[in-house]
Amino acid sequence: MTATKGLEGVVATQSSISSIIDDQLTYVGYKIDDLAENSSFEEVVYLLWNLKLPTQSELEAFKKDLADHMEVPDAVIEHLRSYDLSTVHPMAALRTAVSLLGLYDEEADVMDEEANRRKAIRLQAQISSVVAAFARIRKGLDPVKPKQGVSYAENFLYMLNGKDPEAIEVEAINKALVLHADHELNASTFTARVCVATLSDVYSGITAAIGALKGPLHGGANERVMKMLTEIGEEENAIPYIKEKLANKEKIMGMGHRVYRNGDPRAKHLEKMSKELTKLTGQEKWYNMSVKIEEYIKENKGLPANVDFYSASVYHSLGIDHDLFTPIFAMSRVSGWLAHILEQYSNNRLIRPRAEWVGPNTQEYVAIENR
Ligand SMILES: CC(=O)SCCNC(=O)CCNC(=O)[C@H](O)C(C)(C)COP(=O)(O)OP(=O)(O)OC[C@H]1O[C@@H](n2cnc3c(N)ncnc32)[C@H](O)[C@@H]1OP(=O)(O)O
Ligand SMILES: O=C([O-])CC(=O)C(=O)O
Repeated sequence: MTATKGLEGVVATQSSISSIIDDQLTYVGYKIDDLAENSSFEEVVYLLWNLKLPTQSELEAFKKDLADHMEVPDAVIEHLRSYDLSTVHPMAALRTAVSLLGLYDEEADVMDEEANRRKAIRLQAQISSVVAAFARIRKGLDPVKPKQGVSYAENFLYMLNGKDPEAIEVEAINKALVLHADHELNASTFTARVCVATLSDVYSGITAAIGALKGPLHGGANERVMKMLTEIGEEENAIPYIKEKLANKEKIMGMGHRVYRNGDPRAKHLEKMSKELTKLTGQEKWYNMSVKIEEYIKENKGLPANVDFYSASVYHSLGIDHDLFTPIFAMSRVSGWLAHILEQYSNNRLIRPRAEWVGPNTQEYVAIENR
């Protein structure tokens, strides 16, 4: 038995949800470019969970179902208030709050498909309310209740800022949510599948997945991209900063990808949005700096920008706190996790690979007094 480090190239499951073939990403066979240009996030969630695009009436019913389930139990909000708000990272708060939501869901351990789909709706609906509520509570503000009759993206911004967002802001968040929704067998999705393949419940699977997404090699990279841009400060410092990082063998956040070799097809949509939004808000330097870094890394390391790279300057120009970038990723990716969880349950087998033994050969036990 020989191990493949990081399971690179290992095909661990069959799936009909999303695919990456020759650097092209599709959701259920639909090109990400078409979905990014034309779809609402709700349409994409419906697609991932039903493996077909909704009709107008199906979409309306689905949107209403989501909107009807956005309110979070008071006990969960009270719990958020009890954290040490000066130090708790919103991803840790979200991971804990999702686990807690399971305690208040009477169907948490009911394992039939219909119950799991109802839980999927509740989780998808409530996760944006939790992110927005935590963001407000830590600023000393009260959470804002969701609105009826608006999109998921608009509702999130409304709950976050307590006022109606501009159309361009809603468009940006909607597109970001569409682009982040699913991505084949990435680390957090794999985590969710491994968890529920033991026939554990949906809340456990999503809690585990949030933990995996939090890391800087995965979803946590978007926050670090903005940290890097902030440290760089001005355009002319970008290349010297990057050269120094590379000389110290440090990784450049938002660059590189395990699967894409010639580029992440999601990055160009975020790049375009970053250009537009930073111009609109008079913050072009973040975009210009990002372009310089991307070009330098491509030329010198042959590495492409990934989805996390330009999402940083997009969210920053919307005035969003940097540590909320990864929770926003989670708000979108929960749709993919839930799709994969439903798929795993529908054709389950315990996921249990093997390890290549590289420890010492069999050893003679020595009594403790003789060691
Ligand atoms: C939504 C997402 O999860 S997208 C990914 C988000 N993560 C990041 O942006 C973090 C930065 N990027 C990385 O760490 C990596 O590119 C990963 C983890 C995304 C994928 O990497 P892997 O396929 O595992 O490649 P690995 O980390 O083994 O690196 C291979 C080589 O490329 C280099 N490399 C890879 N990414 C980077 C980077 N961002 N900056 C500098 N060098 C890099 C490594 O140093 C290594 O070089 P070496 O062979 O000389 O030691
Ligand atoms: O697929 C991966 O390894 C990481 C990624 O881009 C994602 O999860 O969106």
